Amino acid sequence: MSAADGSPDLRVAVTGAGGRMGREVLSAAADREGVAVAFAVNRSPVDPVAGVAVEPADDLGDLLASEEPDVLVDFTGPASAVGYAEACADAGVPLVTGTTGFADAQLDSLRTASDAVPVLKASNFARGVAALRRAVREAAAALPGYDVELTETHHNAKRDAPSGTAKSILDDVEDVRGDLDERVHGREGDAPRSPGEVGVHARRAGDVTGEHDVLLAGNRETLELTHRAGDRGVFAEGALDAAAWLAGRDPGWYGFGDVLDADGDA
Ligand SMILES: NC(=O)C1=CN([C@@H]2O[C@H](COP(=O)(O)OP(=O)(O)OC[C@H]3O[C@@H](n4cnc5c(N)ncnc54)[C@H](OP(=O)(O)O)[C@@H]3O)[C@@H](O)[C@H]2O)C=CC1
Ligand SMILES: O=C(O)C1=N[C@H](C(=O)O)C[C@H](O)C1
Repeated sequence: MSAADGSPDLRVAVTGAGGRMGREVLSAAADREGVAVAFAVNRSPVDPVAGVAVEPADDLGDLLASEEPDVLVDFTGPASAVGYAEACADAGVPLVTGTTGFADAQLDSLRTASDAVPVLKASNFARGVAALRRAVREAAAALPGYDVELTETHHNAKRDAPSGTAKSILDDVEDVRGDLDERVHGREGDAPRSPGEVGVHARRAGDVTGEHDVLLAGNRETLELTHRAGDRGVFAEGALDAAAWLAGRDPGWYGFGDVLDADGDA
């Protein structure tokens, strides 16, 4: 719903506007009532996306200051996301980032930005993945001693492996199952399984949007939990939900779970 004077409820800025997710976010924003795009930037020059002119990413600081968007939505790469977070902190603009593949030091930098502005980071903005993570936690707790193996499949242009979502699920499993403390990335040669292992398998093929499968196996039974993203629109919609939730919040570190909890309360 837009304000009575016709002004949008939410003005978003978008980085990585020429990328797969940036394009999807701009398209979802164009389709969503009450949302307007304040500006969009990309590192390399690109033609307008969803009717929005795309500015050079080098101008981000100036654009944040002059356009004063309610929130910046970022799907780019780890180094750029850290730089954009610093720009947001300087300009007082909240940040939603779905970028994955951060090193620990880069995550520290994002957290530093969250001292100044609200920062919401999520490895996956699909609601089905949030449900998968809850189911995996429950299953891992209910099946002590069962072996756990995680397989993720993504398109052949994905850079980071394993996926950010896979790492989040592994964190969940290790949190619930204190006896699982060794991530084994694929196996080769003489590689007998030890009880503390979680096998992690990253497949890259074709144009697969994103699949995550968790296998829990005991001696006489298996349980398999799988999420498949149908298209990137599901991530873009979730990111815009997160942007609407984050705008106007206090500085701090937030996740997609905070947004979904808010939904549950509504
Ligand atoms: N949380 C979630 O739900 C989801 C997260 N992702 C994550 O989002 C990120 C982007 O994915 P995707 O859109 O497929 O990737 P693309 O490669 O299609 O797009 C990346 C975009 O980021 C820009 N970019 C990359 N590196 C830099 C850099 N160092 N400096 C400035 N700009 C940069 C690219 O600019 P240029 O055009 O100049 O190359 C491009 O516009 C990944 O980390 C991915 O894992 C993806 C889907 C869902
Ligand atoms: O790069 C992608 O495409 C995706 N990245 C995210 C991740 O690394 O988990 C989310 C989704 O699976 C798609």
